[in-house]
Amino acid sequence: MLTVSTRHAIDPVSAKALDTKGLRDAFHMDGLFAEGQINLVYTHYDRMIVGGAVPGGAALVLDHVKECGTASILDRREMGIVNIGAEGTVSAGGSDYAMARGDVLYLPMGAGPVTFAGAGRFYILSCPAHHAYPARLVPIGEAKQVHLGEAATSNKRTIYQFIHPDVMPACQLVVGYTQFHEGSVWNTMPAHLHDRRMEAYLYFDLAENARVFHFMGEPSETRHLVMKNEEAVVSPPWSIHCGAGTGAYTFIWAMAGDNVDYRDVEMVGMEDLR
Ligand SMILES: O=C(O)C(=O)C[C@H](O)C(=O)CO
Ligand SMILES: [Zn+2]
Repeated sequence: MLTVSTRHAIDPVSAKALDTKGLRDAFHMDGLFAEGQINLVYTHYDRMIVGGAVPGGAALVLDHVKECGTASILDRREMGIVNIGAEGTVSAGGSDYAMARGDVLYLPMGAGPVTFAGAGRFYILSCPAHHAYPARLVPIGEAKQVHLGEAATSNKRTIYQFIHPDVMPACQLVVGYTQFHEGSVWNTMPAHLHDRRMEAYLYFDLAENARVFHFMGEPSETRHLVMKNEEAVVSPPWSIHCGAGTGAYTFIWAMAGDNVDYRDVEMVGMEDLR
């Protein structure tokens, strides 16, 4: 079964006035991963689609999505898929890709219907594309690593860049995930902004009772959302996006927009956060 919901783009003036439910309705995404279902959220932030596919006992096929206005979802889009579950297979464009936990798959524009099978829990990201680059399965050993933070500031972490210009070409999709060293809980702190790209975070590997307090908003108007395991949040281009966990977690970040330069960010000074 396929479900698709829509998130419209919210401006910073409107966002200031939202209460907890309003913020969650606008930015928070849950229920993406349900056995036997493909659940997508079509956002109007650079038209990024965020979703999940959990085939369980029977293969699931992702093909026509009315919101995209094309016969098949990848007719004018590219896609990144991250397996956060056990071994599974994704098939597209006449090829089968066996995906272990943590593997990332890039599928280009024109790859056709996408089939999900096996015990995988597949996180899906898709944005408009203008060129068909080669499909590629990227295991963690082929990702580029960036080491950031310190144990003393509880933010020592390794950023793994998969769909990234230093690893492989893509049109506008940039995808990777961030793992923490023991005891570090803060992601993306010091915080940053990137007006030329939206971003979406999926928090996973959380224990049942653990939560991530995710911070968003303009630096002078921050708000928080409390996130459980396998919940996602969309970050508008005007918003910071960072968080602290009450326990261990991993998060997948994905961006789309005007450029693919990961370093094209504006750092936010601690003195500017409110
Ligand atoms: O922990 C971090 O710092 C990140 O992973 C940052 C994200 O990758 C990001 O926000 C990229 O713009
Ligand atoms: Zn960012």
